[in-house]
Amino acid sequence: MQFVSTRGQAPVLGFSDAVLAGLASDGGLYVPQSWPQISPAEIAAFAGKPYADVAYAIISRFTGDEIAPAKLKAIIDEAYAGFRHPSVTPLLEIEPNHFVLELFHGPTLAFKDVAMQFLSRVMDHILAERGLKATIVGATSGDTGSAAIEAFRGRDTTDIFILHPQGRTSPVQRLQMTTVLDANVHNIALEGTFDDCQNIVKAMFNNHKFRDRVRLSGVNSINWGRIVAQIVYYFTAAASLGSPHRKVSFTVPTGNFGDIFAGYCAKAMGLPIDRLIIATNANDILRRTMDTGRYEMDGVAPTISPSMDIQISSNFERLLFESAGRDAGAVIRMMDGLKQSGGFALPDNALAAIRRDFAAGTTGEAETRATIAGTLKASGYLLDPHTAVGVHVAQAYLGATPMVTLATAHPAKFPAAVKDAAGVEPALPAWLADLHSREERLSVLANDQNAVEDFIAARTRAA
Ligand SMILES: Cc1ncc(COP(=O)(O)O)c(C=O)c1O
Ligand SMILES: N[C@@H](CCOP(=O)(O)O)C(=O)O
Repeated sequence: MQFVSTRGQAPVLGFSDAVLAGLASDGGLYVPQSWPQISPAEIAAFAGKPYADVAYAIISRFTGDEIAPAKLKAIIDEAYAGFRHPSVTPLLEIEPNHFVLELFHGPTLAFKDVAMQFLSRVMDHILAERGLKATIVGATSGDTGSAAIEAFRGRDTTDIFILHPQGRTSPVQRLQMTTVLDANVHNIALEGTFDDCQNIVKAMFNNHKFRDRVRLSGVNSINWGRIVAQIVYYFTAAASLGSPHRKVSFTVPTGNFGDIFAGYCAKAMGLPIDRLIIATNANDILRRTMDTGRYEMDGVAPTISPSMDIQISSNFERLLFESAGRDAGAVIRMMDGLKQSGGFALPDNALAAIRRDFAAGTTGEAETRATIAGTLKASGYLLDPHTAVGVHVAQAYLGATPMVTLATAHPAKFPAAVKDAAGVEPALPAWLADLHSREERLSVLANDQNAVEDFIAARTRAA
């Protein structure tokens, strides 16, 4: 299996090189050259299978012969052995024909663990085989950072540098990152927004001299190694609800578009998904794009679902590439428009294709609170604010087709917002119970690429 860049000017790479590259050298994102197909019989057989077995069936389609089957199997088994639910990502009905897919049973209580537990092990394997060390960078609005730090802590092959927007994560999210004191972990609190963090990460990738000097690699969903692991739970959920004989729809609380793009990949691989519904919070650039056909930045406001406070939605570029008929030139023009004037118009063919597969809705702050309170009252189920954004949007689309809303975080990551909404303060699990009394370590840096590069260059072991 080979991977091509959405901007068409970077080398075509195999799985291992695409994973180590993170972002393509032309600034684009890697996607598979073609979509492997999973047959209806195979999808039907996924029902009731252990999660790790389904993960192997999906992920091995992308690794080809680059990772020996027994090694890949061992990596996947180990990645999911630590999840605290036997199904790894259980499905629960919260109202007739509306299910939540709980993706938060990993070590840091968010869906990012599902991919990060795999990615850290696969990267470690590739680097160790090549006798290399790498510098991992990531931008986080809270959850990617904690999941990545947990997954990469203590590894000899990597140093990890995570940029979070100072003061814009929940306290639990921050502490999950800053109280990890392993020597290879470095937390940077950036004086800026998540988009500023992500811009600096991408700019460092585009500074080829720096990129090569520190052997830069990424853990955001710009890295194909993240997306591939997120495709799996669409298959397990749909199979357990009767796919391929029954279509299923998914609603996904969306920010950087990685999670919902994984659903698009599952559909491209043969999973009969009816609709993919983009759920946004008040930072609703994606919903507006679906309505108007123009992607137009207009600032980010802090919300009670902070992990989705994003306006430059990285993986939307992958969808633009697919929906514009894999026209890399069209993607370059759109991305230039975004850089130069903060917006761009989607070509008609791309917009029509996107509207065929996707719908979108927005949940405002008051509606998010009301959904947390209302769901608790009606079904006894406590939602986190991000999942609540999804549940509220999904409710407008309920019908005969089963609807699955992705539950992307545990409510205990956002105790203040949940208590304010529903009067209940969710407790952290035992292994995080003393989180608030642990020692913190972080460095505050200006929103300045040079300052971040100097910080990294002085600390990485990969240079
Ligand atoms: C809890 C939570 N929900 C939803 C999202 C949005 O996911 P994505 O960025 O893949 O669209 C994020 C982070 O991105 C998150 O941390
Ligand atoms: N919400 C995310 C933002 C980064 O998303 P990613 O999926 O591209 O890593 C976070 O929690 O940091």
